[in-house]
Amino acid sequence: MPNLLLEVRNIRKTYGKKILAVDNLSFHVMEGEIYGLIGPNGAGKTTSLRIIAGLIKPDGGEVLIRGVNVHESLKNNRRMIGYLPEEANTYPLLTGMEHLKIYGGLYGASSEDLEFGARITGLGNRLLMKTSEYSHGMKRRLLLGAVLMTKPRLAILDEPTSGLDVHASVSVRKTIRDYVKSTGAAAIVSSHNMLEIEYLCDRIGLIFKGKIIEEGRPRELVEKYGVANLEEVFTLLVRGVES
Ligand SMILES: Nc1ncnc2c1ncn2[C@@H]1O[C@H](COP(=O)(O)OP(=O)(O)OP(=O)(O)O)[C@@H](O)[C@H]1O
Repeated sequence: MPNLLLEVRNIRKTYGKKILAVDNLSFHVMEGEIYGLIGPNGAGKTTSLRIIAGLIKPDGGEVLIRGVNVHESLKNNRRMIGYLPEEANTYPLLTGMEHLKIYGGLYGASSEDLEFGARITGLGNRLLMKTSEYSHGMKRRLLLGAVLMTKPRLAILDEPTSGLDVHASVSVRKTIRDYVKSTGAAAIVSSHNMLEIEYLCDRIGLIFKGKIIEEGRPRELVEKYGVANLEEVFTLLVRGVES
């Protein structure tokens, strides 16, 4: 039986007086599971992920990793969480390998961890090039390798395939899946590309206006609503919420 890793309980976040970005959002993730947080632009995905990563405090609710509150134990987070922000970039004058070494140094990575990180970037000798010469897809793979290198129990990946072509997206999805299934860790992946997430995630939460409006296994949701894919599930549900 897999163990419960993450519990998100009724988190809420308002920006200023008017923007309710996250509205009483709750879900859980088991070890060995890939959970997809899917929704349109502005639905509250990034804000939720930043709260779960311990980077911003919610106005209400709590986030527990193995029962420990992430906003009360930053040291624990460092050991447990790897976070890939949507907007992450690289230092152009450093090589890919130098990035891995610096990031690994911050997390006390061993030489085996570095080798693991280098391997999962899939960049081979191109790790010796300065990242100013990298394509967007190469940078994204490098950053993903850096995040997974220290083998976090929970990898929080905000739009990991954003801006990537089909070939690069397939490869990143495989890296995420292989990582989770080989280590027994868990991942939360956000995206507004529902078709892609349908293939990657074990379970998904559909987020709209800061709330999870439906949750389940992709195939089961598609069957439950009698439609062809998750995009159609989402369209049906949003129509219901707005009418
Ligand atoms: N720092 C901030 N200050 C004020 N408002 C913010 C801030 N960050 C996000 N918001 C607002 O909060 C809401 C949720 O934004 P968030 O970035 O969490 O959504 P998202 O689902 O990740 O969107 P996208 O798919 O476009 O990245 C939006 O209305 C956004 O404008």
